[in-house]
Formats: sequence, C-alpha cells, structure tokens
Amino acid sequence: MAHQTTTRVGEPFDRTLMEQLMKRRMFYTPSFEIYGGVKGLYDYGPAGCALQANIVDLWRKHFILEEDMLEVDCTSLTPHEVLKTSGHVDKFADWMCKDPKTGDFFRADHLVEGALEARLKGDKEARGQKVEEKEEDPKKKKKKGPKSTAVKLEDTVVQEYEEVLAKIDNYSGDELALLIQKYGIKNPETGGDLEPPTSFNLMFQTTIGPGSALPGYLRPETAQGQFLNFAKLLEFNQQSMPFASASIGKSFRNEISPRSGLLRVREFLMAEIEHFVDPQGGKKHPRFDDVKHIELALLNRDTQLEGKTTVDRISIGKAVETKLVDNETLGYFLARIHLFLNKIGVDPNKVRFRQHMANEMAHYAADCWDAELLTSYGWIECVGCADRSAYDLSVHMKKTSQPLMVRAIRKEPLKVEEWQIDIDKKKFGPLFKKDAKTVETAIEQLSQDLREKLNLDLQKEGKIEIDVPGVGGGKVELQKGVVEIERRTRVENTREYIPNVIEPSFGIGRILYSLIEHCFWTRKGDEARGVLSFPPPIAPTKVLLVPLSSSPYFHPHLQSLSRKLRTLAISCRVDDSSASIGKRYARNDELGTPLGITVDFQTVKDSTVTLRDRDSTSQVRSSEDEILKAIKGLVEGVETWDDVRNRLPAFEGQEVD
Ligand SMILES: Nc1ncnc2c1ncn2[C@@H]1O[C@H](COP(=O)(O)OP(=O)(O)OP(=O)(O)O)[C@@H](O)[C@H]1O
Repeated sequence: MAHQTTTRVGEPFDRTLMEQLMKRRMFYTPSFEIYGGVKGLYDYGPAGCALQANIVDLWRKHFILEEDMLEVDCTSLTPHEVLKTSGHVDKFADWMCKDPKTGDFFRADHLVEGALEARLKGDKEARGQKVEEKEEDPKKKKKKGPKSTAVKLEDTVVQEYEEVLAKIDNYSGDELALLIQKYGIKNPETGGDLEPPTSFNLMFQTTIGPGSALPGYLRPETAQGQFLNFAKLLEFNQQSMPFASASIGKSFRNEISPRSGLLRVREFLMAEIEHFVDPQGGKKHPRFDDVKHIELALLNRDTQLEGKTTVDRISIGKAVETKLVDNETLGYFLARIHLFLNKIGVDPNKVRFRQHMANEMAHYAADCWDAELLTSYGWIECVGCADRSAYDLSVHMKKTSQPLMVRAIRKEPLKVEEWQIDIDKKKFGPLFKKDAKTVETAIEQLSQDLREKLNLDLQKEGKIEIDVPGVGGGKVELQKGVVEIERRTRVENTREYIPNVIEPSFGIGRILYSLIEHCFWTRKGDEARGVLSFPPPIAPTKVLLVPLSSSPYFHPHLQSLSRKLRTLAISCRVDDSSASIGKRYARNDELGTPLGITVDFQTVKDSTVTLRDRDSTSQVRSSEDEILKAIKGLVEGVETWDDVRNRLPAFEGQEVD
C-alpha cells in the first residue's frame, strides 16, 4: 500500500530540516556521542526502533511467511577458516592509500577513477563538448574531488584513460600503484604525495576464546551461516527443492570512510534470503506467473556502457523472456523486492533496478541487479539481488568434504552406455597384495576414452598396461582374465547436483533512511512543520489520543480507548500535556503518527470521538466502536482514509495552535 502523496501540499524537500527532526525526535543518533562519537556507528531511539521493527515485521511477513522460507539465526562471530574458504579473507578488501602528512586514507581505485574522470572532463570542456554529469555515489560526491581544468589531451591518452576506467575494478594493488605513479595522482584535497596502496580487509578481526588458536571475524554478511546449514535445512524440508532460507541480523564492515549518515556505516542490520534452485531447467520459479505482469524500472548494462542512466519500464515477464534478466527465479525476486518496497511506502518513482557491469560482479555470478532508491545523496543501492551460481556450496563442500548437494529422483531413468572394467578379485588380490587397493583405485579412475582403447589392446595383446603412481615403477601390467573390459548399459534413477543460489540481500538501515526521506515533507504554514507520512502499518505509533483538556472527565474514556486499542494490538500514545491540540498533533506528525483521536465534552455525553488523518488533517466523527473499526481497517491496510471519509460523517473542527 503506497502512501497518499496527493494530500501533501508542502515545501520542497530540505535535508537539514529532516536531519534536525531525526535528532529532535531521536529516530537515530551517533553512538558514544558524549565521548565524541565514532564514525559509522549509530544508535536508534524509540521512534527509529519502532520503525525498524515494523519494516522487519513486514519483511518477515512478505518474504518468510508468504514464501514458506526457512528462517535461521546464525552467530555473528565466524571462524577464520569459514571466511577463508568463502573468499572473504583474501578478497573482501579495498586498496587504500595513506597521506603521511595529513593521515587521511583514500580508496586507491577511487583515487585513480576520480583523477582520470576529472582529466577526461577537462578534455571535453577544452574541446567544447557537452559534459554529462553522472549521478555519483555519495561516498564520492561529498568528497572534495579533483577539479577538472579545461586541458586538451592527446587522442591516444584519452583512449588509454578510457581503457583504464573500464577495468578500474580489476586492478591489483601493484597495478594501482603503477597507475598512481604513472599519472602523478596526489591527495585530491591537498595535492600532497601519497604512500603506495596497501590492502585493507573490511572485516573486524578477533580471536574466539582466551588463546590465539582460533582466529575469527565479525561476519560481513549473514549468508555464510545459511550456506553452512544447507544440508540440515534440506533435511528439514524433507529433501524437497527448491526452497529458501532467510536470516535477519547484524553485519559488520570496517568501511574506510563511513559517511552519509545511515547509508555507509560499520555495523548494520541485514535481511538476506538464499533461494536454492536446481541449475538444470532454466532456474524456473513455480510462482513466476503471479508476478510476470509487474512493471519494473530497469537500468541495463548496455545503457550504462553508453554512459546513460535511462531506464526501461518493462514487465518482468518480458525482461526474462528477452534474457535481459537471466532467469525466472532472479526475475521473481526482483518483482517481489519491488512489491515490498511499495508496501513499506517507498516512493514508486524513486526506485530503479540497476544491472551490474560484467567487471562489477563476482567471477562466479551469473547476473546481478541492485534495487536503488533515489535520495538527496543520489541513487543508493539498498538491496542487492545476485545469482551466485553454485559457488558458495561448492567451496564449502570441497573444504569440508561434506555433501552440500541434492540427490533428485529422475523423472525418466537415464541409460548410460559405458565401458566397464571387471576385476577378478581372486586373482587380483594375491597378485598385487598390499598395493591391490591403489591399483583398483587407478583402474576406477580410467576415463571412458582410455577404457575403449585399452579394450582393443586387451583383445589384441591379451594384456594391458596402466599408470599407477608409486606401484611397480609407475606402470602395472594386467593380464586378460585378471581384468575384462565390456561395453554395457547402466541405468541411473537419481541425479546429484549442487544447487545454485539466488540471493536477495537487504540493508535495512539504508531502506529505513531512504524511506524517511521519501516520507518527509513540511506542511505550509506560518512556521514550516515537518511531517513523516509513513503508511499506517509502518508508522512507529499508530494512534495519538488527545483529550481536549486535562479535565478528569476525560480519563475513563482515554483509559477505555487505550485498552481497546491494545487489545487490537494497535500501538497508541496519550498526549495530555497542556499544549494546544494543534501543537500536540503537530508534534506527532513529526513522529509519523497517522491517526489521532480527540476526546472532548461531546464524548462524555454520547461516547462519540473525532478521528484525524495526519496527511490531510481532515477529521470524521462517530461512535467509539465505528472509529475503532475504521482504525483497524486503516492500520491493516484494507481501507484508505478516503474510504473512511466516505463512510463516516465529516467533522469540521479547527486545529488551534
Ligand atoms: N556500509 C554499509 N552501511 C549500510 N548498509 C550497507 C553497507 N554495506 C552494505 N550495505 C547494505 O547491504 C546490502 C547488501 O550488501 P552488498 O555486499 O551487496 O553491498 P555492497 O555492494 O558491498 O555495497 P556498497 O557497494 O555500497 O559498499 C546493500 O545493498 C546495502 O543495503
């Protein structure tokens, strides 16, 4: 259910006002602030906690309950070996340069990228060409980047810079060092010299237990815990495929330069899904038909290669049919992500799905799309949705020798024509004695091509020779009679495979922040008043109860209404302060409370109350029971305020400040 933007007649978005509101109403606040704070760490206050809990609750209903997913809650502490196997110890790192004078750190690839882009921009300006401003990542936007000066470059230099930029994600530390030296790249803020790049792993390292024998890390994602439990989950699911696991929990990344509030932090809540699917048969999804009509704003790889940001609005059915999106399961989740974002109240015009460039994806990934939300910092990746193929299960299976695979019954038994070698154990054992097992293993490993050739030798010569390292000088002779080779048909009723994984990965903090921006507006008036138009199911508190005055006549009504709302599991707060009704409502508009009940002298006479809508400030008046029924419908999202206004008599009361 999307919010009702039509009722808002407000001022243009103002981030400073919004940030002041966040602070004043304690949505979130820098951690350890009275000690000076630590970059990239934030605490959530009561309103932020309630908002986050409601987003997570909706996420759980939308994905876990709706899709019958298997939820797990795995530990944050992860042993070194697990993250070594997954590739995080070696690859979850950025190259970083230090300015020895200022002590500032810079990401090496961003330095090169920024410097070359600025020079290319200067070249275009010098040639009198139009320079397209691209929407930047906030981490680069806020930085005082290298300035472009209109200097014309040689054509060969332009070509060289463009080639470097196209491969910018793929350079090693040494290569980046060479580029920095070759192009004379300096500290973009001071022009000072920089030290050569060093690798900086983004994981927080620790040791598990008192000794140093078990090194570990705080997990950088929740995914690994889900992969390691795959065999148990498959068993729990009675060996039935496909299925998905899900997990909600904190992840930790020691970002080189945290910035932009909640958008790049060092500890954040993630909600991740690992959907396990058979790689054979095109990764179909049984419920794809339910979503195939849904239109998404897709920014594809080719458009980005042309340096453009225009999106195609096409149905996910068409996108999968034309292979723009690799497969049905990936497409299914893109559509479900879109529906979830709509449901929590994200502005539908500020959502797009951006496809990863080939060099942006992990080498094993088949396709990857990010759900990005438009904020005052630009487009922000809030959900990553990747097809990780069979990579994770394969590497953990190889390392642990545990079967992280599925055995499926074939619909049609498979007949395999093959060369089989029979060993006469009575002759074979005495012949090779202690080496018998080694020779037998070598025979089992002979390829089909070799077996075919050996059969010809055996029929012709009456004996064959095979390689067996470590036995009989590396060659072993086998006489006809000790072994026989024959072409036979074998019937396979089962098939073993390692499932592929489609992984939607949600950063709850980024979603929460973007949602706040989308829902924030200021009401026009003598003094601009902040309003957060959260949809009722997401709003931290649903109902404000305001008595007209502090008269004791109103208490029984307030108590009874609070009790009834609690019974309906609808959160409410009483504001019986001495401020005017208008002020009390305005304070709660800032918290995003969508509904307000006023108890007045008429209530004492006939038990009727007024109900106020936050966004339009219009009111209706009816019996307590009718009003509670309307509130229930609004909070559950089955009724809109317009429905309620059509049903119940309007109340033309004035909000007095
Ligand atoms: N430092 C961070 N602070 C807040 N949220 C984050 C951070 N890093 C990742 N996320 C969230 O986790 C989700 C999944 O993580 P993923 O590893 O795909 O991010 P990423 O590609 O590393 O992000 P980025 O490129 O912005 O650092 C992201 O879509 C984002 O919402």
